[in-house]
Amino acid sequence: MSTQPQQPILEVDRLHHEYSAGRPAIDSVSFTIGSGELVSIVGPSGCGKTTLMKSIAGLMRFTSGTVRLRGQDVNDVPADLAMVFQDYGRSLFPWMTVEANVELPLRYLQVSKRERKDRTAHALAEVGLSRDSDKYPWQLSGGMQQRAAIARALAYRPRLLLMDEPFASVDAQTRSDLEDLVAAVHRKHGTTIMFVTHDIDEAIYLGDRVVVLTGAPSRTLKELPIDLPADRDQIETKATSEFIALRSEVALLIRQAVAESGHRRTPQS
Ligand SMILES: Nc1ncnc2c1ncn2[C@@H]1O[C@H](COP(=O)(O)OP(=O)(O)OP(=O)(O)O)[C@@H](O)[C@H]1O
Repeated sequence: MSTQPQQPILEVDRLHHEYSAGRPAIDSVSFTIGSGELVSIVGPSGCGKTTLMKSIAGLMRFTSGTVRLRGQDVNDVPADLAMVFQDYGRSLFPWMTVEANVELPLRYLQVSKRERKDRTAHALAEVGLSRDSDKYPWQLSGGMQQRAAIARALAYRPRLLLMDEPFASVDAQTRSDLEDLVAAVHRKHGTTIMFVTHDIDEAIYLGDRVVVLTGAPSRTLKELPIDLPADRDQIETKATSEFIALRSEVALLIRQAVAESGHRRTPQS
């Protein structure tokens, strides 16, 4: 696994945002994501992770600093970016089948109907939903809806996939399964992923690197390379001394960040 990005897809430089003048939500956040990397972003509650995500996705204009995707300043929603949100209940259209939901963004690309169908079928197979393609989102469990949202992102083949606490609303077993799905997709396709999470174990388990943010207004506190073998296992990897040491290091950094910012709420560890 890479420790330093060779060829940045995403460059965030001294990003600063104030929703109201003089009250920054983000102080100064800088990091890069190299091609094919999965970078986890972790920090205390309310530190500005969603603001950061929206700034990168071109969904809001930040106060100062730069965000570059493949060398281009982000001023609008980039075409080659996909997002998976926590709120799966609102990310799929309830009146469309799973297949139609997955295929929808492909209609905005210059690809033939046949390729749209092929990409959709492959993506659904990859997330284990081939047999549910004609169901509606409300006929699926939360975990299955999140699989459908991941399939939609996969079929689109984005240069950068942004995942904003995607598994925060599903049960523990489903969460583990979905984490392994993301890890498998990342390994197989080399998809570049920015993964925002409150969960320290999840950040380390999935990440090639972990970027730790301070409490609000956030700054980049530290970047940690995750030198664990690429093939990871929920039980065995988390029992290794390397994983346990990383978990302690990140937890201590978060505690330091919370203490510095005076925040009371802490992420799960
Ligand atoms: N639209 C808004 N208008 C004003 N203030 C906002 C707005 N959105 C967020 N904030 C403030 O900016 C700060 C950062 O919020 P943000 O949602 O980005 O943090 P977060 O790290 O994603 O939070 P959480 O961990 O609770 O999900 C918070 O103090 C929040 O109250």
